[in-house]
Amino acid sequence: MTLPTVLIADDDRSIRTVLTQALGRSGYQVRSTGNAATLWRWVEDGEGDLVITDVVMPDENGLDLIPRIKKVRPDLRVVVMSAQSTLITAVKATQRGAFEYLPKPFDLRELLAVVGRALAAPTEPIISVPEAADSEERLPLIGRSPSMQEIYRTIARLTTADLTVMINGESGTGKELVARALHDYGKRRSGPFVAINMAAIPRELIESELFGHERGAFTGATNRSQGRFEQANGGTLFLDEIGDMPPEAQTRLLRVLQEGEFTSVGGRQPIKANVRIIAATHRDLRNAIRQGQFREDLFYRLNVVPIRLPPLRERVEDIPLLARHFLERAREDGLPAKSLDQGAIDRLRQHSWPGNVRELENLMRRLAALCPDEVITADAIAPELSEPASAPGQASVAAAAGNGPETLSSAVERHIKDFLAAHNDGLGVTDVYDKIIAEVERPLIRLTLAATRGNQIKAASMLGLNRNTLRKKIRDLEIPVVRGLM
Ligand SMILES: Nc1ncnc2c1ncn2[C@@H]1O[C@H](COP(=O)(O)OP(=O)(O)OP(=O)(O)O)[C@@H](O)[C@H]1O
Repeated sequence: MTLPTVLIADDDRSIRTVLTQALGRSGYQVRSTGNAATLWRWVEDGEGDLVITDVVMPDENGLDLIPRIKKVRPDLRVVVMSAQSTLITAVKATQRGAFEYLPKPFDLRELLAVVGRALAAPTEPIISVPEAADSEERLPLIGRSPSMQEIYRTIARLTTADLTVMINGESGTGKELVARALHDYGKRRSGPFVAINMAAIPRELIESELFGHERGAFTGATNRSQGRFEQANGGTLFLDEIGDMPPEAQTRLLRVLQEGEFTSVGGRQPIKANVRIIAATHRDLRNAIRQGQFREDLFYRLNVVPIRLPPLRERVEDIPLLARHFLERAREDGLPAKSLDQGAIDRLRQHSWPGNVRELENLMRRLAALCPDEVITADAIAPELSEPASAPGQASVAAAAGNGPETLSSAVERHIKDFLAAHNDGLGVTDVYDKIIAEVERPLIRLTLAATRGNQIKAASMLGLNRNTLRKKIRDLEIPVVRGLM
């Protein structure tokens, strides 16, 4: 029996050696080359059962080779590896017909698993996907951490499938940006992208916003109005903060997903729904289901492809790249050019980033506008990021127990313990999570509003929250808003 032969093209000799050894040990025959021309010759001569190619090679870009390979040998699988590791590389590799894309550095076990799958998978007709016209333009998503790489690969895989996606992540992690990338690189990119934030719309208006209403459907409905479902026809509907959707709207949405059509509020005529749904939330929806706040059947309809966007503190390696990117953006917008020294970068990496990428973006803009020096240092950043636990020289509250300064987390811990002790029979309370979060959120928002003298735009920016999200929280937590008097 002849063993499958793997053709490797990479101009880095050490990579060729490592791959040749690993594949050889696993029983494959291997041929390797440092340039694209030799690889092409082998392919034309009918050699090899699988190709593993790098992107940047001295004579030709590996990505440009894929369509040519697919033309002469449609069944030959191509695995692309790249150190560039951007969303665009992942998307291009997939659109041009690569079987898999592996950002460098990768784990050899992962590579072997991909090779095994590539050789075992039944051959399918090639689906050639027209490439997005703007793929040479600016990168939509910044970050090279392993968790972002995984997200790029998922987005790339989804360029050929119109599946429903559920994005979960804290506020400011880039959920909307991912939703847009899914649309912009997906099959429906020539259609509209329509976003609606459930947290920003009064509950009683959500159904009419989504599905439209007929004239006279309710008091104030003086004209027929199109809903977002109709506006997104042929494109993508982004349902942001889906966890805040009221129960009746959830039921209606579920019906649309099941039946593929909907009726407007007050209407009778069913309208065909031709939209791809991407939903997002910062909430733990499984918890919301347990508490009876979210329909389980709707969750499973939406959670076809789950994408979890990690908070920034879980991918600190992306911080320098993101920070520089935002300074560059600020410069493009006419603010003075600034750079960060190593101390500043280290300081940024230490921060816990409750507001995630949005918070980092706002900080960089603020520094670009206000920092008097061209090189931003740790000292310039420290006052902007003062955290009670780590900032030296800050007044700390004496701990109630008397041993050491009290930090925010020890105060919260004490409070939670007291709360649980008071309810330790486990009866009568079912919303400890929401209650405790509200206890922290209420003073946080009230004091930030006080610090900005009631300016909600500034407060939202400081908190790293969406303005509409802040407004909703103010309403839900019943925080008094008195401009300039707080
Ligand atoms: N990976 C990234 N690369 C570049 N910019 C990013 C990235 N992630 C987020 N941003 C920027 O951070 C800001 C917040 O992103 P976005 O609005 O997508 O977050 P979100 O998770 O939808 O937030 P919210 O839940 O508060 O609406 C935006 O200005 C976005 O451009």
